[in-house]
Amino acid sequence: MRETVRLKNTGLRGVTVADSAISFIDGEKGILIYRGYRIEDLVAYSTFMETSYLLLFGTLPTPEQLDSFTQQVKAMRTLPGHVIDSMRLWPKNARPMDILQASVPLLSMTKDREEGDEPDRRICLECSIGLIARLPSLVAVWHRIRTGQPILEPDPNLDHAANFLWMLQGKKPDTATAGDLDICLILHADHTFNASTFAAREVVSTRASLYAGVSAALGALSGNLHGGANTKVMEMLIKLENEPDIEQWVAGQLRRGDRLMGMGHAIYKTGDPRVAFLKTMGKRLEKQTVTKWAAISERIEKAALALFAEQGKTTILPNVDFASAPVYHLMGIPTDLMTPVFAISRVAGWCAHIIEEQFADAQGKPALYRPQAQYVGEYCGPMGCEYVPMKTR
Ligand SMILES: CC(=O)SCCNC(=O)CCNC(=O)[C@H](O)C(C)(C)COP(=O)(O)OP(=O)(O)OC[C@H]1O[C@@H](n2cnc3c(N)ncnc32)[C@H](O)[C@@H]1OP(=O)(O)O
Ligand SMILES: O=C([O-])CC(=O)C(=O)O
Repeated sequence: MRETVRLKNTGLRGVTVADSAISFIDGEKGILIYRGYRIEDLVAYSTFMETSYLLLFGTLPTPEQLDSFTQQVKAMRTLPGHVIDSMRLWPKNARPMDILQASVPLLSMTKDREEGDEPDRRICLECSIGLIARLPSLVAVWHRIRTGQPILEPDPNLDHAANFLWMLQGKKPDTATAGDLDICLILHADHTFNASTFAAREVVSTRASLYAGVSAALGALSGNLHGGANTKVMEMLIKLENEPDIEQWVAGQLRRGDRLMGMGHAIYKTGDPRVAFLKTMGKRLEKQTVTKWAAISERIEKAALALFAEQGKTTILPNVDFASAPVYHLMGIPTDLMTPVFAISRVAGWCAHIIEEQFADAQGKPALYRPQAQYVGEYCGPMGCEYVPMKTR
């Protein structure tokens, strides 16, 4: 008789697994800090290039350091030929996050990869700069290939966000749109030990390469409970565009036990500080069109919060993915590229965490992550199953 055991998984909630000097979240007060700087100040005064430097190097750059960093990123935007050749062979309907995850290891097959068995901090930093430069190119080039459009060369006169939109859309964006995307990139750049960052750190703790870590992080980010939620939010908004009874739809979704995408957060319990920036941005962008996404989002949010409150779940509130999806849509970013755009930003945080993990102690050696599981023997008790030969089963 098979015994059925209910498997528990705490998702490591509340467990501190390492020290980190990269970011800080107060989930009760809704505070997010990168390297000591509040996200509000970074949005107001910084750029994604400067924020990436801050995350990687730990301090704000001098003008000369920022200029040199920006020039290095610009110089590395072009993709190696073998990556583009490979992409041309891949199925055009592949999921963009799979394409990204498959492409990152291909970037390590060039001279900028880490050499030797032991990681070298200088080389890891160079590789990180290369990944920050090339992730946007991977997304844009893949989109051009899959839609049968010519691949566009990066434009050294354009800043990071503007160049991405140019390579993706073949049209130079206006300053305001490029600036808004740059702010989105700042807002998504790091978030302590979220699932994808933890995946990256876990992988490199085995002394696997930075590319292996980023590739793993991309896999983790693609999931609907994590970065994949922004794509699902946009699909929901489009589905509800002509739905007269949005409140009824939301109620049905929750009654069936389905999760409402873009709602809830593992850490923020009183609100996600990034949401207000994105909502304001979305409303501003929408003024140029016929306003609808903000209104639909508000109805979904209002209906959901009322129903969550009835269940006593007052901590389930809109998260960054709820608010970013309409913003990206209004920028002309295809729905299935919304999670890749998240990755273009988060790669800065991943690389900072990977480097922190790789050089975790004075010897520069990471502690291998190796947690334990409670063995519960799902089918026949924890021990003592009798092996039955195949022909007698
Ligand atoms: C960039 C990011 O990764 S932000 C998160 C993006 N993900 C999403 O938007 C997906 C939807 N949200 C969720 O699935 C969750 O809120 C998570 C995974 C993000 C965080 O969840 P946690 O706070 O750790 O809570 P957990 O998953 O344990 O859920 C607690 C309870 O709230 C419910 N709940 C949480 N979020 C939602 C939601 N969005 N819709 C419906 N119910 C929800 C759960 O079903 C659970 O109910 P139960 O106790 O009756 O079983
Ligand atoms: O921190 C998390 O759990 C999810 C995440 O990456 C984010 O909100 O940016």
